[in-house]
Amino acid sequence: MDFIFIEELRVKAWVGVYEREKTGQQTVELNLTFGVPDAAAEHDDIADTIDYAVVTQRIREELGLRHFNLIESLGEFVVNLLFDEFHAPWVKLRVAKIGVMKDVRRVGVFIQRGRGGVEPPPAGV
Ligand SMILES: Nc1nc2c(c(=O)[nH]1)N=C([C@H](O)[C@@H](O)CO)CN2
Repeated sequence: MDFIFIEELRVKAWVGVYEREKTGQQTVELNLTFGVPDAAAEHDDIADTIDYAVVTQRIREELGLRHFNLIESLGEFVVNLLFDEFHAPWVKLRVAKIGVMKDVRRVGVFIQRGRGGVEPPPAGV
């Protein structure tokens, strides 16, 4: 398995438990790594892999459509999008709100999961 990474992707999202967070979008920052078949590199064909441009576009579209109370729920949604729509075998996601708490630059959630029992890669990925 090879891994595609997308770093510091900033997306407008509806997320938060407070009233002001239900009436206005805020920027979340995503760091995403997902598995892709080795065949992509062998055949040099975009059709054999997961197109990271399409992934970022779909995340933007979907996060603009719905509200999540918890950053955990938003994170689970993105991981399931990668599994269900792109058939990624394995996903690591870190998603953060920026500057929402005094003296904290970022706060968020980290999720690492394999689809249907796929084993995680060795440490360091
Ligand atoms: N575990 C969580 N705690 C909190 C969340 C959250 O999503 N998960 N969210 C909030 C508020 O929305 C906060 O981020 C607003 O500044 C508080 N705690």
